[in-house]
Amino acid sequence: MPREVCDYYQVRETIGSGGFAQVKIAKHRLSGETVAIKVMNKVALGEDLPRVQREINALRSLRHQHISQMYQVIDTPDDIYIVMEYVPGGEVFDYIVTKDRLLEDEARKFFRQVISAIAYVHNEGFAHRDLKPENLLLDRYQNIKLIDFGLVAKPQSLQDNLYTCCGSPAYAAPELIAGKPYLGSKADIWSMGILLYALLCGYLPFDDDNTVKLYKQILKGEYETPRWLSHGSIKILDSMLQTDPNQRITVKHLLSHPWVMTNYGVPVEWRSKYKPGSIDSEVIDVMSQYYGIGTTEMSNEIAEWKFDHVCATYYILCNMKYQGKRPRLLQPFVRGV
Ligand SMILES: CN(C)C[C@H]1CC[C@H](N2C(=O)NCc3cnc4ccc(-c5cc(Cl)c(O)c(Cl)c5)cc4c32)CC1
Repeated sequence: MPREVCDYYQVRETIGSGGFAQVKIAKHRLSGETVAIKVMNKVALGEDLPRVQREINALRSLRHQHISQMYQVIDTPDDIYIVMEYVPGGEVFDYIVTKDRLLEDEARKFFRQVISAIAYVHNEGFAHRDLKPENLLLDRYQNIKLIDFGLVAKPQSLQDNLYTCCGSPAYAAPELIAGKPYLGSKADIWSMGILLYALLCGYLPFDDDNTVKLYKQILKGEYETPRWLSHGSIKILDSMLQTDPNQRITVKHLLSHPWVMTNYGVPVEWRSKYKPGSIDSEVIDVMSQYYGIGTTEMSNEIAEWKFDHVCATYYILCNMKYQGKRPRLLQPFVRGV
């Protein structure tokens, strides 16, 4: 591990791997807080390097209560490290498996948070394009955190069909399977339909070990609706699992869909709870005392959002507050050492 990483983080074991990346758990030395670090080797990345730049550029502009926050980017000659918010509650995938399937109300609670995250991502000009239960984690309050923007794209632009080389076929929209140019935002809605089906049924609507048979099922778009599905559940699933992307519901219409509103009475709140450019003054106080500079100077430093270690420290202290902890830093900062 290079000094740029070891100076700030005590890196521990690998907790997961996604394609060309490893994700390690680590401890932020200044605060003692746990973080996740995605490690990618530049040689191993090869021509996939632009995808990492797309993920980093997307994560730079995304700050939302249902997205795992990027804290810091460390670019060394051999590797790229993305330091992120650690999400302790495991994958929604595992949660569904332990409960077999979710009752409609619990599925609705999670799905409203997924709609919130995706409406925000689309509004910021991106499409996630790899939505699946494995990429939805639960925090300590059982709230959803979306992760893995490794396939992120600009949804307005028609995508050439790189998708078939990666991503998960069972969640891939028919237009992707057919190799047609497609809009990422519409592909996300299809994946959300697959996801809601998995939450409500405990298994996938289109599934076959034989990829060719799986593709045929997806292109046909016919799936079974088990007897426990309510009429409302069947209707919202149908609105997302439309094989024609132009017939598919948009995320804006999902915000106040009757099924989504049931027992809540209000549309999904999709805007980020973090006002753009807002800076937490309590955290600034802690940091300005620690670094021995004025709060204005500290705020100006943070407002540059450089995703360097100072920025990471700010985000980590904010996350401590979210967890109900008092934001504080451990070791005294000895100038010049
Ligand atoms: C393709 N998927 C299946 C790969 C696995 C990789 C490890 C993940 N993970 C754990 O295994 N245990 C716990 C855990 C805790 N906090 C995490 C925070 C962020 C990320 C994260 C964020 C972004 Cl933005 C990203 O691009 C990637 Cl790859 C990961 C992963 C976390 C995590 C789960 C998904």
